[in-house]
Amino acid sequence: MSDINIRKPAIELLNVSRRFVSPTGKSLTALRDFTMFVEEGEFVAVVGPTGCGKSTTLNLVTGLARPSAGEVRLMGGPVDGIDPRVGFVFQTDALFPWRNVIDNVMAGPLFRGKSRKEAEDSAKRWLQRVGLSKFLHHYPHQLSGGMRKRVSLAQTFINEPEILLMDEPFSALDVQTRTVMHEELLRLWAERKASVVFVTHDLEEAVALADKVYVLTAGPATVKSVYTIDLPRPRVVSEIRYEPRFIDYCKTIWEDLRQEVEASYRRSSEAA
Ligand SMILES: Nc1ncnc2c1ncn2[C@@H]1O[C@H](COP(=O)(O)OP(=O)(O)OP(=O)(O)O)[C@@H](O)[C@H]1O
Repeated sequence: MSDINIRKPAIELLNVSRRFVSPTGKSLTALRDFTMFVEEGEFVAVVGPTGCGKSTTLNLVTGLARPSAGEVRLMGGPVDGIDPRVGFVFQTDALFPWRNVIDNVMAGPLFRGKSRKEAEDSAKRWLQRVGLSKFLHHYPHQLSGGMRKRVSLAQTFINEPEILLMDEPFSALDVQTRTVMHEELLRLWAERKASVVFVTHDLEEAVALADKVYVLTAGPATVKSVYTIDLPRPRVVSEIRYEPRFIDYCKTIWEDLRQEVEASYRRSSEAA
């Protein structure tokens, strides 16, 4: 029997709950009985109403937070602190403002014990791939938002993460730059196929990028539904949005998501 279709789970959240104690001493449940599987090489997007618990989910995978109940597993083993196989890209970039572009990108490999020469060569290669060869000696404040995001991608991909966690990485960019970054991300991802969890408020972004879209309920977040996005790859993000099947996916998932967004809005209005 061929094992080609049997992919191992890279990330497993099994019946996870996460509770916090609020500043006023009240207990708040952010995640409840939350189960999610991300297969090796799979691109999963997570959408849900604001404040429902999306970032909390990522924090559990990073090991920065521990579940109050349930289990989180990476590549078949329990999460035990920060894992070097995991890379991140967040909304705000994690560039050192006092270091130039190449030094920012070299920082990861140097930290992981590579020689200066190896780190520099590798950083140059990655910066070339993201189209920034002419900006090696610029400082972050001398770059546009899109260029800084490219540096962030190079800074993350240079470490060849097996698992890539992205929390609204492109939400601060203008629409055109976002589309360019989507294509850039899919191109880089297709080369090594890290297992990705991509959190976003933008349903079209989720459908354009992902193999599966998880819709979360209004907080406490649990999985409401999972959609498999059966659109061919490679995808041209700037064109895919005009395809009928893409539009159908967006309409169907939005119907599902809208109920949760409305529930979340009602609750916050009642609380106000
Ligand atoms: N460290 C913490 N202490 C107390 N409460 C927290 C903490 N972190 C998150 N929360 C609460 O948990 C809930 C979920 O937060 P989380 O940031 O995961 O939501 P989100 O879906 O990522 O939000 P957004 O869509 O606005 O980015 C919120 O009510 C938040 O206030």
